[in-house]
This record gives sequence, structure tokens and C-alpha cells, in this order.
Amino acid sequence: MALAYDPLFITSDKSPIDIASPPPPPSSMILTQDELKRIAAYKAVDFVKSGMVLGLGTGSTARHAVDRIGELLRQGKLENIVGIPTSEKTEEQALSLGIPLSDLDAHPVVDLSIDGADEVDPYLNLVKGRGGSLLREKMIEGASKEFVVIVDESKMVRHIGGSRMALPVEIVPFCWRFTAGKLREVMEGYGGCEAKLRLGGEKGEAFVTDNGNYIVDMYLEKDMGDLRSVSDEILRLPGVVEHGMFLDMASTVIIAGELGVRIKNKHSSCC
Ligand SMILES: O=C(CO)[C@H](O)[C@H](O)COP(=O)(O)O
Repeated sequence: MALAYDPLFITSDKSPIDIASPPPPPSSMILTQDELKRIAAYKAVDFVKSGMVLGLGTGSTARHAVDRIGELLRQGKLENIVGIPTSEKTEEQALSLGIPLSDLDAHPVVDLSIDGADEVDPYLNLVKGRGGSLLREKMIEGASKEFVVIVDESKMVRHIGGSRMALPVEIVPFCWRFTAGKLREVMEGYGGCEAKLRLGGEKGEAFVTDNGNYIVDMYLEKDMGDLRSVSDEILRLPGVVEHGMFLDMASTVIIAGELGVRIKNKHSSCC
């Protein structure tokens, strides 16, 4: 039986995510990846209430959520929102939409953060930071009572870091080759990795984060195994500022796919 695409079709359960591929929808109904991102983002903004302090994520998916918050404010459907942007780019977008902004110094407790992710595993562990904003994202989302992650279904994986895509690590520029070497040494114990400095500009110069740091992208040889222990070892290295594994931080993941939207909750109290 052919299943029609229904963007309002929502499932919600607490079991690990079933990432088996659903049957494809009729070709006339195939949505672009960007449309799926927008559907997930709009669904997340349904959880925003007037008076909230909001963590505003970074990236092409989070951008839709910030646009939607701006639209609802303009229409008077949301009031007294304070946004805390996770990057300078999001700050610029939010300001252009008239969203009032603040920071963690003034608002150390955030009601709800909404952000995208590069990978999500069945236990809602994430890889983030391929857009380069992982440090501020981790600070703000870690200070949030609820952290809602918005993705299209291409981001769902069995093991984070196992897709031969990069696991980003933010490091200080001082002697970055030394720190990249230490990261390679640590990762020897977890299957090995290629560690490459992320480049940003046209002239091949290093990508510089909003915090003035560099990013080393670790291309892992295989599944890392014990994520907590990898995380602890990486964070113990002098020169490392933060890494892009967000372990046990997401409270909800909203996944937009060709057959509709699925919502995975970590805590039953959420949303
Ligand atoms: O972590 C991030 C930026 O640091 C982004 O949330 C992540 O890279 C996903 O981006 P996109 O929504 O563009 O796919």
C-alpha cells in the first residue's frame, strides 16, 4: 500500500530510533532536504511559549527556526522572548528579525534551545560543529532546561562519528600541529583517525571560530566505542577547547522525513 506524505503525521516514543528506511513517497511529493529541515524547525517552534529565554542555534536548519520565531514575534503571537544566539551569524540574523537578544551572563538558565545537528544516534547523542559553532552551542544548550534538536532524516546514524564524516574539535591556534598530533595519538586507542585543520578562506587559510580558535576535523577509521571515555580523553588534552560530541544533552529530537515528522523524547516530561 502506498503511503502518502503527511507533514502533520507525528509519532512520539521513547525507544531508540528505528532508522530503517521507510518506503519512498510518490515522486511528485518528494520534498527537498531544505523543505524537510523547515518542517522540523517549524515543529520545534511550536514548543516556544511567550516569556521564554531561548537558545538560538546555528546552521541551515536552525536558521528556519529563527526565521519562524521572528515571524511569530512580528505577528504578536509570541511576546517577551529573549534569544541567546549560538554564533555571530545567528546573532546577525536574529537582530535583523527584531528578536531581543541577551547572553548567558544575564540569563544563566535557558528555557529551551533549538538547534540542528550533523549526526544523531539512537540514544540522542549528537555530533555538532560542522558549521563551526560547537563551543557556544555546547555552552548555551548545556544551560538549557530543554534542548530540541531538529534534523532531516539523513542525519540519523547508528553510531556517531562512524559515517566517515568529521568529528570537529575546537583547539587554540598556538602550536595547533602539536595539538592535532596529540588528538591523533588519543584516537589510536579508539580505532584511529585522520586529523585535518579546517580551512576557511579562499587563500587556504585556517577557519577561525567566533572565539578566535581553530578547528581540527577528525575523520575516524571506525566506530569509537565508548563515547564517554573518548570525550574525557580529548578534553584532558591541553590545547583542546571543546569537541563536537554532545552526549546525553538533547531532550527531544524532531526528525522530518518523506513520510512525516517523528519526535523522539529522552525525558517524558519534555514538550
Ligand atoms: O552544529 C552546527 C553548527 O556548528 C549545526 O547545527 C550543524 O552543523 C547542522 O547544520 P545544518 O542544519 O546546516 O545541517
